[in-house]
Amino acid sequence: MNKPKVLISRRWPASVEAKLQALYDVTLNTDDHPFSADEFRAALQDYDAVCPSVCDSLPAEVLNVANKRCKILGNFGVGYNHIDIAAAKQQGLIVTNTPGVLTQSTADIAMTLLLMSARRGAEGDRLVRAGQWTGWCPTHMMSSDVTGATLGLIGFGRIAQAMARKAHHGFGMKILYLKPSPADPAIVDELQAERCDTLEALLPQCDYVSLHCPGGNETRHLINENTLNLMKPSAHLINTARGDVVDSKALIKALQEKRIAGAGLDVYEGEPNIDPGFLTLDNAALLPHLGSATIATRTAMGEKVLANLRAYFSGAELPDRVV
Ligand SMILES: O=CC(=O)O
Repeated sequence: MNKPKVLISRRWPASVEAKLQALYDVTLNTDDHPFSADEFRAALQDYDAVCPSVCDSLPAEVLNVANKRCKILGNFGVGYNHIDIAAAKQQGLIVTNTPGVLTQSTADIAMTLLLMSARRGAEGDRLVRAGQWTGWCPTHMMSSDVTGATLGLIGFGRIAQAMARKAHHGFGMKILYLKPSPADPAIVDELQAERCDTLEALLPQCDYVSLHCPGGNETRHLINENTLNLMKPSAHLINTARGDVVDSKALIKALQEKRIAGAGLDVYEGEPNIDPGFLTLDNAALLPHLGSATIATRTAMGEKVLANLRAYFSGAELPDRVV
């Protein structure tokens, strides 16, 4: 019997690509270029499984292609707001994702950005590289304390809870969270975490606000001019969730006018095309969507996609089925 035809849209860690190649008739994107809509349409007609990444865009007009061979989209990533899930369902396409394995590495990046923003890490690095450091001085680059400060988490899923543990146990931070329903009493008790019902209740209390909600229509521009105005002028905003949760123009203006103290960002509206307004801000620490980018995590993400493909092609239950 012919092996199933599988396409992966970007390069994956070599060890996972090799495992895929041993099992399936795999096509690699050898030069690792971002696929166009037409390349995805052709892939859906030619392959049994297509494996996109979080950087790809799969709206209804791509998924609704005629003469589809593809039955499963094995997404490399936990977030799936780049795939029109309703259209996928309507087209009978299965979608899987990679939850769990990137929790710690993404929470580590959120904590990294919190520390960089609080302690002016990116700004200090730029100053040293520019040859502008004139020596230690009692009032040079004074910044904000992290230890003992209050951290507000928007969303309280796996990644937010991992960050809350690091912040509370490692840095003695007080934890507030916003979530429609109360969290598991065990974690609330462990972290002495307090739930807020609304952004209006949470934002004015926080020294640091970290975003951990999914992207998409429901959370688009949740952080906007009005909600930014509820934050303390000394507060910092951290985003490792999705760029469109924040209105970029409003955030740039708030940072320019020092209505908040700083921001640490890993994700951007329209990334990788970052609003140029961010690039001139000293009070923004900017990373290129590195949340899950450790060797071990990216390998584990590939293994997760592989586990879902194996389950699908052997008729077993899918471990990480989204739809
Ligand atoms: O952003 C990365 C992911 O959703 O896995």
